Formats: sequence, C-alpha cells, structure tokens
Amino acid sequence: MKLTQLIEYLVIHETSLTEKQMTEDISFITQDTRKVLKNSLFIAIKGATFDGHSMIEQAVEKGAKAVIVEQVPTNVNLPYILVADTKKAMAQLANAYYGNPSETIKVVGVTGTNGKTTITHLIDQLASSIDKRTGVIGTMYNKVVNKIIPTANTTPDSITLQQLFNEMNEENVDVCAMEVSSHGLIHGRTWGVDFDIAVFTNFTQDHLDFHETMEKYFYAKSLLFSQLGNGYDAKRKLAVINIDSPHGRELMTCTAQNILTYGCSDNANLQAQHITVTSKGTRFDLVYNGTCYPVTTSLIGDFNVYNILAAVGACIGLEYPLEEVIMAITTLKPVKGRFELVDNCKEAVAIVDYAHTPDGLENILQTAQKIATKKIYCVIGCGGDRDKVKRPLMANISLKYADMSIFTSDNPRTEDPIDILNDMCGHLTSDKFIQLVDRQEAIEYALAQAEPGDLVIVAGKGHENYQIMGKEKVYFDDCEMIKGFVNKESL
Ligand SMILES: CC(=O)N[C@H]1[C@@H](OP(=O)(O)OP(=O)(O)OC[C@H]2O[C@@H](n3ccc(=O)[nH]c3=O)[C@H](O)[C@@H]2O)O[C@H](CO)[C@@H](O)[C@@H]1O[C@H](C)C(=O)N[C@@H](C)C(=O)N[C@H](CCC(=O)O)C(=O)O
Ligand SMILES: Nc1ncnc2c1ncn2[C@@H]1O[C@H](COP(=O)(O)OP(=O)(O)OP(=O)(O)O)[C@@H](O)[C@H]1O
Ligand SMILES: N[C@H](CCC[C@H](N)C(=O)O)C(=O)O
Ligand SMILES: [Mg+2]
Repeated sequence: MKLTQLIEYLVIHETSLTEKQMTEDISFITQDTRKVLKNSLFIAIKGATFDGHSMIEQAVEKGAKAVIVEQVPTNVNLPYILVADTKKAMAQLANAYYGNPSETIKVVGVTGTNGKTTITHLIDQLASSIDKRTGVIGTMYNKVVNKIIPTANTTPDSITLQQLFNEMNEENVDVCAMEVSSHGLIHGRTWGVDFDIAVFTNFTQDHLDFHETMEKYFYAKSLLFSQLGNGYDAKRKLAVINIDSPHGRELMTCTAQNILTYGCSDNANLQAQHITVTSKGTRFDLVYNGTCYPVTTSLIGDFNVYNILAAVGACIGLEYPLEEVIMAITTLKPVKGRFELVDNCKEAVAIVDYAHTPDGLENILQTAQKIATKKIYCVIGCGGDRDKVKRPLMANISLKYADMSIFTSDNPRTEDPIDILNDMCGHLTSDKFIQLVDRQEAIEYALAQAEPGDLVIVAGKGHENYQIMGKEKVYFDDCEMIKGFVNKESL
C-alpha cells in the first residue's frame, strides 16, 4: 500500500518526507523496533517502561521507510511524520492498512469488572449453536473460527486487533465476541473498531493501581458506550446494559444508541425470575416481551444468570432467532476455570475459579454457601504489582463466608509474597485462617482438612497455568494440583 494512501486520515503537523518518499510502498506496520522489516512504517509509542521515540534511528536502519512520531526527532533528516498522538495514529493506520475490517463483522464488545470472559465465551457458544462462524478476543486466548491464538492481553493493541479482524474476514467470520478492558479503552486499543453491540456487565473495585480512583475507572468503562456510534449509523447498533447495577443505569446516558436492559428488576427488558441454584446447575425463568421461558443451565450461581442474560441480550441485538437461542442455553458449557468442579480423592466438592476481585470472590462464596451442606474452605491470594486496596477487602470477604481461609500467593510478580500476605491479613485477629505462602501447600492443606461433602474453593487463577514470580512464569495449575493430590493418611 502506498504511504500517501495509508496516512490519508492522519492530521499531519509536520514532516521531513519528500513527495517521492510519500509514494513509497509500505508492506508492514509496527510499533515495535524489534519487529521492523524492510519497507515498514514504524510508529513510536511512549509506553509505561520504554519510549519508542528513543529508537527511531534503529528502526530506519532496519528498513522503516517512515516513522510516525509525536515529538520532532533530534536528527531532523530522519523520515518522520509528526502527529499529535501516536497511539491514535496507530489505530487509524492499522484500520487503513487492513481496510477497516471490523465493519464487515458483527462485533460485540463486552466491558465491566467481572464476567467479560464468561459472556464472550457464552456468546461464542450460542452463536455457534445456530451455525454462525465466530471469533473471540479476550483474556484466555483469541480465536478465529477453530484457530486458537495465544495472547498477552485481554484487549490487544490496535495493530494486533485490526490484524485479527482482518483474519476473521478472510475466514468469513460472522460475529466476534470481544472483551474490552478498561486498560484497552484508556490506551485507545479499540479506537477505530466498529462495534455493533456494547455489553455492560457490572462495576466494582479493581485496577486502582492503574486508574487511581473509581471515578476514573468508571469513565474508562463508559468509553465503550460513547464509542458505539452516533445513533444514526448505517448498521443497527445496541447497548445491552445490566440495569440492576447503579453504574449500568448511569451508562444509559453515555450512548446515543438504543438500549436493551437486563437484570432481575421488574423494569428490565430481559428479565430473570425465580432463580434456583444447586450444585448441579441453575434454573430460572427468562422473561422477554411478556413471554416467560423456563431455562436450566449447568452454569452455577446467580452471577451466571446475569452472564447468560447478557449473552442472550447480545444475541437479540444480533437478531438471532430467540427461541433457538433460548433452547441452546441448556447446552451451554461452563468456561474453563470459572466455577469449575474438579474431581479429587477426598470426595469434597473442589471448585477452581478466577475470582480476583472483592465482588467476584463474594459472588462465588455466596454461591458456595447456597450449595454447601458442610464446611467451606477458601484458598485465595492477591496478585503482585496490582491494586493493593483490594487485598484486605478480599481477605475480609473470604473470612466472612468461609469456615476456613487459606491465604496464599497468586502471581506475586516483583513483590515479596510475604508483603502481599501482610497486606491481606495483617489486620485480622480471627482463628479462621492460616497463611501458607506456597500455593501448592495451601491447596494440599485445604484438601487434607476437607471431609467428604465439604467444599474447597481455590480462587484467583482459574484457567491460568502459571505462577508469575519476579519476571518469570513458573508452571502451576490449580486443577492439576487438586486432581494430583493424594491423601497421605489413606496411603
Ligand atoms: C502496562 C501496560 O498496559 N502495558 C501494555 C503496553 O505496553 P507498553 O506500551 O507500556 O510497553 P513498553 O515496554 O513501555 O514499550 C513502549 C513502546 O516501545 C516499543 N518498544 C519497546 C522496546 C524496544 O526495544 N523497542 C520498541 O519499539 C514497544 O513495542 C511499545 O510500542 O502495551 C502493550 C501492547 O499493547 C501491552 O502488551 C502491555 O500490556 C502488559 C503486558 C500488561 O500486563 N498489561 C495489563 C496491565 C493490561 O493491559 N491488562 C488488561 C486486562 C485487565 C483486565 O482483564 O481487566 C488487558 O487488556 O490486557
Ligand atoms: N457476572 C458476574 N458478576 C460478578 N462476578 C462474576 C460474574 N461473572 C463471573 N464472576 C466472577 O469473576 C471471575 C472472573 O470471571 P470472568 O473471567 O468471566 O471475568 P472477566 O471480566 O473476564 O475478568 P478479567 O478482568 O480478568 O478479564 C469468575 O471466576 C467469577 O468468580
Ligand atoms: N485480568 C486480571 C487478572 C488477574 C488474575 C490474578 N491471577 C492476578 O494475577 O492478579 C488483571 O490483570 O488484573
Ligand atoms: Mg477476562
């Protein structure tokens, strides 16, 4: 593609490129000097730890035909194009390079503190059940039909994102269910994505290390709704909002589009009534447009009823046949590491879950109380180099609902795990907890104590099969640890 064509939508403040240089062919765009190839366009980004502007000379040496910058280089002979904001330019360039690929796919963006992965995977299952070709973008992996692509982020950078949409187009994907994280929104990773549907799950405390205040965190979430279009778009768009959340009600003013509300309140468009939770699954009545549909699902918990309503709401927005979608609810499989029941030698009910926020933990422990017949053990840790404010809150919640809490490590990263444990339980005086810094020991302790019929919740890591210690990822899998536990007394 010609450089002139690629930069058509940029507002250029200044450039050192000649008219001839502007007509050069560009065959690759990147924001990473390590990936620059011949005939690339390099975009310099100021990141958290590194400033791409410091390496534009090397990028040009490696074959970049031009560099996009937001500050004039010291060496003005370099082929630079000055813009106000290189992150915004990167999103515009990525979109131009891949030909606005999200326009031809139905894109469902899901945001909120908890439930994004679950809902996107439920949408994937529901859409697949009516023979749609699907894509998924999110925490566990990205997926193009059956191809699984590993990912480092919940919401990828704008180049990776547009590249994924392009691949989805090549594979004739009908619908992509995508997690939209608050980091992704603040970093502008989703700029230029043509969302058809925006789903809001809920809003509670997390990520204060990054957003600093709940107000700023909520503002980040609201961006998905203000980016949903002007209300007069060629494509019909819809915001699907949890009306039981006060923040959901506030978000309703952030979009120009039509809104479908869901929840348990009488005024929700899509409603759940008469919820019954058991250790085998959940039953409820789904009410839409005055018709009541009794449904059963193997997903456990009231919070999963919300997740199902959100996924069904998205399917309504996609104009899928409602009765077929509702029938498919009974076939929904739980998502890996989300309230996942794991076999073990103790005949205890062991559950691995990804709860890593106070609200997530409270929801699963409330659900645990509903299905428990005997004692509840809870193994939980908090991530290092992340929101510290949530640490004592999560310990308090565990103590409130579990008969015994085992506080341990969960991705300490560059922090000392003992310091994290002190933040969690330094203030506690109860005798209903112990601290075991080694996660394997913590899980084994809980299982060793558990009697048949007790419930052992192992929370925080869900699908993750690693522990991040320092900068290293060490293999660790909660499910394997539970399955592999051998009760020493029975040997
Ligand atoms: C703190 C943070 O968000 N970092 C993200 C960010 O990296 P960064 O821009 O800060 O990277 P940097 O190392 O400072 O580099 C700056 C620039 O220089 C370039 N560079 C760097 C080195 C070099 O030699 N040459 C070079 O050109 C880099 O390519 C980059 O363009 O941009 C990268 C690309 O988009 C992300 O992968 C990376 O996410 C890291 C891995 C991360 O852990 N992020 C977390 C906090 C995050 O974003 N989480 C949310 C999920 C939250 C939730 O689930 O609720 C997410 O969406 O993943
Ligand atoms: N609707 C919900 N409301 C409250 N808690 C939930 C809800 N759905 C899931 N959870 C809890 O949150 C955990 C994470 O769920 P999920 O992975 O779907 O959320 P997420 O929003 O994708 O999280 P992340 O921010 O890490 O991407 C689950 O394991 C469960 O404990
Ligand atoms: N998406 C979440 C994942 C946290 C998972 C937990 N295991 C941890 O490391 O804290 C985050 O980036 O905060
Ligand atoms: Mg997720």
